[in-house]
Amino acid sequence: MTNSTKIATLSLNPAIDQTARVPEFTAGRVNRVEQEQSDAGGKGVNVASFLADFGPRVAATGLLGAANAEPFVALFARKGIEDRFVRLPGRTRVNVKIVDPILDQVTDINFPGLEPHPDDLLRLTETIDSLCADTDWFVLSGSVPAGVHATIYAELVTRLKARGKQVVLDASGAPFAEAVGRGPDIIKPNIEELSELVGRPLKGRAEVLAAARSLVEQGVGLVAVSMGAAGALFVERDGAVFATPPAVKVKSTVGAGDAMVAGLVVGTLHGLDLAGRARLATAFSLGALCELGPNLPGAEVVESFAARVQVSALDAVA
Ligand SMILES: Nc1ncnc2c1ncn2[C@@H]1O[C@H](COP(=O)(O)OP(=O)(O)O)[C@@H](O)[C@H]1O
Ligand SMILES: O=P(O)(O)OC[C@H]1O[C@](O)(COP(=O)(O)O)[C@@H](O)[C@@H]1O
Repeated sequence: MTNSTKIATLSLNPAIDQTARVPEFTAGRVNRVEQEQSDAGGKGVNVASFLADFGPRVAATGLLGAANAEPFVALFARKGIEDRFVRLPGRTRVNVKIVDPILDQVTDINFPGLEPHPDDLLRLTETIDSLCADTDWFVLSGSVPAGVHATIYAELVTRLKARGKQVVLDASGAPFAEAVGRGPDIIKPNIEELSELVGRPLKGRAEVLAAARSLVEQGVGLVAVSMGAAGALFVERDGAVFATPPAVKVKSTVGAGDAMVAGLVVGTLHGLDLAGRARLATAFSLGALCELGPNLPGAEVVESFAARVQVSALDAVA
């Protein structure tokens, strides 16, 4: 990685994540919150925040409500992230994350978000074009708000690849399906998102591997399929590995996938082989699981997690 490498993350639909710790959370009854925390988040913001903890120059862009931008501005200032968000009138959505430490599960309530005006999207395109002057990588992450066409990621991947940029895509549904054939360098669906993309439930590693390989054949550089506590599968043209995480004490699973995306970018910048990238990406996820909010523990802790990740060549385990 050179010191001048710059990465921009794009969040069309950022969120303030309101985390509530509720032991034995139960739908349909009164639940009491034991502890709460509020963090600037959303997939692209999280990726920017994890990357900034690990060194490269980072810019964050996208669409942000002007009326409640303070937590984002504070995060960017604290982590040295260049703030290139286009401001919209109104408030960024607040997503609710209910963490149940007894049943060991997280319930996500994600709101639709602010609908941009076509002029806002024009300003965003101008910002992305101007970022192209000094940015090597673009990470496009998260849901697409109402009022934005489902082809937006497809158009952006094509535009950025035509300019020689590295492009990472972490999306779902129609916007993901539209863009996947445009040659992104890295994609990171979770198993549900991949099942939706291929239009059938995927059972077992062999089926996941076959689905991921078909995307590599369509021109995706690296497909990482995350499967929660079971681990993740990483496939590129020349190989496939499965990375199994050690059992850890989880504070919250929110942002684990975003950390994996950040780890894949850092691993690629460091020139790691596929097993090394799988190991580092999983270690980033483990780091995120042990913190609330989009933060990683120190490099030594991430490295100690990396040493405990089991990586196996996939032909041996499929
Ligand atoms: N409970 C857990 N214990 C250990 N590792 C986990 C756990 N949950 C997630 N991970 C790690 O984080 C990665 C990303 O998590 P996942 O939930 O699959 O992503 P997403 O948030 O995108 O759905 C997993 O592939 C795994 O390596
Ligand atoms: O854009 P979406 O798909 O609604 O997701 C937004 C949510 O995703 C998160 O970025 C977490 O993502 P992951 O748990 O998949 O890493 C939250 O911060 C945010 O509330």
